Amino acid sequence: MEEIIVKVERLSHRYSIQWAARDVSFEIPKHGIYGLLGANGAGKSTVMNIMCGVLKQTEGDVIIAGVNTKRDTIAAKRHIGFLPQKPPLYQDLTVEEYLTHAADLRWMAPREIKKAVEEVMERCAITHFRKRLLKNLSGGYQQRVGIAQAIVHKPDLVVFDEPTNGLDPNQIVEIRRLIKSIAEERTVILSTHILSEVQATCDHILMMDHGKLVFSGTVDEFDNYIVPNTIYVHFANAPTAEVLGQVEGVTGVEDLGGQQFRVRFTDAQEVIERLVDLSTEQHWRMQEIRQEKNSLDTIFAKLTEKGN
Ligand SMILES: Nc1ncnc2c1ncn2[C@@H]1O[C@H](COP(=O)(O)OP(=O)(O)OP(=O)(O)O)[C@@H](O)[C@H]1O
Repeated sequence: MEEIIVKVERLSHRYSIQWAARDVSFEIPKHGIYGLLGANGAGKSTVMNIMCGVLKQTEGDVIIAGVNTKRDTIAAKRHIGFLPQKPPLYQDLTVEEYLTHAADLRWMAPREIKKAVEEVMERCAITHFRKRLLKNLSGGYQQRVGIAQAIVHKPDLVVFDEPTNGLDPNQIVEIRRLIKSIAEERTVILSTHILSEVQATCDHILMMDHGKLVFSGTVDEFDNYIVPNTIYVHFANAPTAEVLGQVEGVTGVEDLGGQQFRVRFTDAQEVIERLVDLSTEQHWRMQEIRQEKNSLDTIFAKLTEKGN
């Protein structure tokens, strides 16, 4: 059986009168990158802060590596590394001083700290900046230091809240690469409101909307959540939309102009085969045919409707 690293059970949280998370339950097995996706204000940070023991939930339980965070916060925290949305960087410390301090805060044995700091600087490609004050690092390198402090104590689970927020495109690519390499050894959860971030980085998606979990599954399942129901076809010698509409199994035709059409169907494979055969027989000179996939944006919009 797959080992479970995080179990969230009926988690709810209320800030004064407003519920920011409502009855959220999910399990995360060891290994892989999980994306917690949702619009701003969906409740992602609230769930992450509770998971990482920096916020106490109103109701429900979080179990990290078998330890209930309510019963033994410190034991649970030993398994977790956390990069909050605003990394807690002490600007007047050097990279090395800061990471040593972070390792100490994470209850590492003093004799292990030096080696762990060396390893993590190497891992995050910041060794050459070890003597530099944090305030003199670029945003991308500050984020690397933020990531380094989250993994210095070698936790089983690393939680990144919006890790690429505010970075330029090159820095984003580098940080994503670093996160993926970290996920080869430990479970990573990252939150984002950017669909393409999840697509580029994660294997699994948890999607929140208005404090509720509205989807949990693989990226492929997410992508195929709404069954694709259109075919795109392009001819060099196209028939009319009316003629295409007569083809058996076709339930609707949209003329896209330039001899291109979007075709609705009952059975995709049958209709594609019929259109290919007819194109040859009738000399329609098919240039391209493909089943259209829903864009992640469409799925996002649909799921959000469903969650309301
Ligand atoms: N400390 C707080 N006090 C009161 N309300 C809060 C507090 N923190 C968050 N909220 C509210 O709870 C809801 C969920 O916020 P949360 O920060 O968890 O969402 P999020 O999905 O992480 O969004 P973002 O990406 O903008 O951080 C929002 O409506 C937010 O305004």
